[in-house]
Amino acid sequence: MTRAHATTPDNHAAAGWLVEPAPAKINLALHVRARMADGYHRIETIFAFARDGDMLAARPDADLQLAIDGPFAAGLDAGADNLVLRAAEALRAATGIRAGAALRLTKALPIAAGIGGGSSDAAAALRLLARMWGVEADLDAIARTLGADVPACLHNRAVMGTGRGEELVPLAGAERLTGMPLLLVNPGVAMPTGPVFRGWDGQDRGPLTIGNDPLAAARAGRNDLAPPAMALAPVIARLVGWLAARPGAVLARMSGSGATCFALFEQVDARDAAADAIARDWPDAWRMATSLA
Ligand SMILES: C[C@@](CO)(OP(=O)(O)O)[C@H](O)COP(=O)(O)OP(=O)(O)OC[C@H]1O[C@@H](n2ccc(N)nc2=O)[C@H](O)[C@@H]1O
Ligand SMILES: Nc1ncnc2c1ncn2[C@@H]1O[C@H](COP(=O)(O)OP(=O)(O)O)[C@@H](O)[C@H]1O
Repeated sequence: MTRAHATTPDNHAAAGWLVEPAPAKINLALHVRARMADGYHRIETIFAFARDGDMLAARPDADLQLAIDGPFAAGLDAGADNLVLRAAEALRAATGIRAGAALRLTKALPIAAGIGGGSSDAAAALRLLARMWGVEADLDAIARTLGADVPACLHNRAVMGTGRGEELVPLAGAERLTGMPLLLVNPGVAMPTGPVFRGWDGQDRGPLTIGNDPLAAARAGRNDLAPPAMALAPVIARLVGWLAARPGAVLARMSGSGATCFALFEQVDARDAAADAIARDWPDAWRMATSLA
């Protein structure tokens, strides 16, 4: 896997494009409570967002079309199934607008990686096109039709998710997370979400208890998708153990359905030392040194 490149809006903005960030999503904790009749799972999760991720740019055009560049462009089709185009079509259907757009996605996040790249791209498309086309719509309602974590990605701020993840509950003390140094590491295994949920053992290990300190709540919590993901890819367990042993790490865990793992730090220097050590100890891993939004 290639390493992350910094994506800046400047090159697109200079050419007259509107730009919208699509940051990485992290599940600081994720409790699976039950399997529902439709096959989906009832979860309780703390969503948080990084300051970096993909970048979406748009300008008016007669047609609706997507081009993809960036380090992970090769792994992704730009056809009608792409979540960016699905979001655009959903917004057109909801509003009746027939406007087009030329869209350019700079894909900096690995795909099927537990950090919601596709969901965040879809949310960015809704925000960006509603702005560019000047249409009013219930973006939350549209987001729900695109994926369980697209509503959280629409707001881009730490929040609690319940239900399938799409019922959002304000997170007391969320602002205390802002600016925390964050390191994301993906060992290079694609992890499709459905099979990981299907590997959950069906045992409810209890609720995610939130007070007014989200970091403390996350540390006391779990990611119930980690055991099934680790069964599919044992490298994840080694990576979490490695991250937890970094000096200054206050929380190390897998995000979402994996395989990306994260570590949170109190200090930037400790994060940067861990990022340097990744290059030494995990030379083939993708990494992103960033902070919480
Ligand atoms: C696990 C999480 C945690 O944030 O993230 P990722 O690992 O995908 O980033 C999300 O719940 C993923 O949300 P999202 O990626 O939008 O899921 P969807 O497209 O709606 O569903 C993909 C598949 O995951 C399973 N799924 C998803 C959500 C849920 N609450 N229960 C499920 O069982 C279903 O098998 C579904 O077919
Ligand atoms: N713009 C997009 N970015 C990433 N994946 C996308 C996109 N559009 C559609 N997909 C599909 O959605 C699936 C999940 O992608 P992604 O959001 O990266 O996973 P995760 O939520 O686990 O990080 C992938 O299998 C991919 O083929």
